[in-house]
Amino acid sequence: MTLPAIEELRDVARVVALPMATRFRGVTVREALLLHGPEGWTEFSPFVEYDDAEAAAWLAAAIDFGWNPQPAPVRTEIGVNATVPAVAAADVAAVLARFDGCRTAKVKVAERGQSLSDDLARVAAVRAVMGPEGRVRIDANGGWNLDEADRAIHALADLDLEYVEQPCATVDELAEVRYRTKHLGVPIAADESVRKATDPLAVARAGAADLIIVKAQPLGGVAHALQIVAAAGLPAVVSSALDTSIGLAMGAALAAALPELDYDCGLGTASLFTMDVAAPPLVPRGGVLPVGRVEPDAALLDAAAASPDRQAWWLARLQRCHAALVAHG
Ligand SMILES: O=C(O)CCC(=O)c1ccccc1C(=O)O
Ligand SMILES: [Mg+2]
Repeated sequence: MTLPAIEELRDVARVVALPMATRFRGVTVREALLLHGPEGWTEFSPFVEYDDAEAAAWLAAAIDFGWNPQPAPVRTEIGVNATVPAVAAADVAAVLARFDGCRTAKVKVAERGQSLSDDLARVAAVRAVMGPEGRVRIDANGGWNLDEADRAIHALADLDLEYVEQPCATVDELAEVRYRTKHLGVPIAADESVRKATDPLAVARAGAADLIIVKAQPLGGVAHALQIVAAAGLPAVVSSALDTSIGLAMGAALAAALPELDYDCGLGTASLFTMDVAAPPLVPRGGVLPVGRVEPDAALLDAAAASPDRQAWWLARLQRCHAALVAHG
């Protein structure tokens, strides 16, 4: 890919700040830099604490989606899960009500400062709302050590879990948890061990997971994520990074191009925002998202515009990450 010049990127950049209905991974306002490329709108939104080396892969993905034609879709809509942040059990029903028609829910667990009883209460509340036919998966974001994961999965398995995402931080721990909990029949999914690893295939090679989570931005774009899934040889679930509707369309393009897709994807997260850049936003209806390019609404782009100092911060980050991509070819 020939990289567009930094001046070209700056000319087509818009920085937005979207308020969230519920605090999620410590975030109450999600910031993103959107770019209008020749192939359509695209998104650069690494979390603010990520360093430039990590964020550069997100920029490669953004440029790929905005400047290059994308792999052909093999499906026209994507089933998605509701995403439940680490809220109190009493607030679960209100969160789930934001997701229209989703038959799968993903629940955050192992939140710092909370206990296993908080997780049990939250997941039980989700199971109660979803009913016995609903699918319930959990995501610990690597927050448990081995014994905590072992104990928690044993305790939560009674609630009939579809899978456990990243119960522990390392590949070795994932392999050990998978071994210790195998008799429970709860599959282990790897997320951070794919998207934040120097080698995204190490977890598959180690036999440490039953499936992998793939995200288009951190993995450098749709085409690169497809290569990783093919090389891993494991079932994949496409998830968002709490993207705006523009970045979610990139995730939907990845999900649409996967040869096999047996799970609902984590692409319903626009439902966690109180405002988005597209009208209508790319939120699930009847539990699915349509596949296709999303255009922002001009008035919403203005209404969501970040403050001048945050715009300057994002444009400086864009410049540094662009320089990193130029340097690495
Ligand atoms: O997968 C989902 O349901 C939503 C996306 C999600 O959970 C997420 C969003 C932002 C950062 C990390 C994660 C994660 O999967 O760990
Ligand atoms: Mg995850």
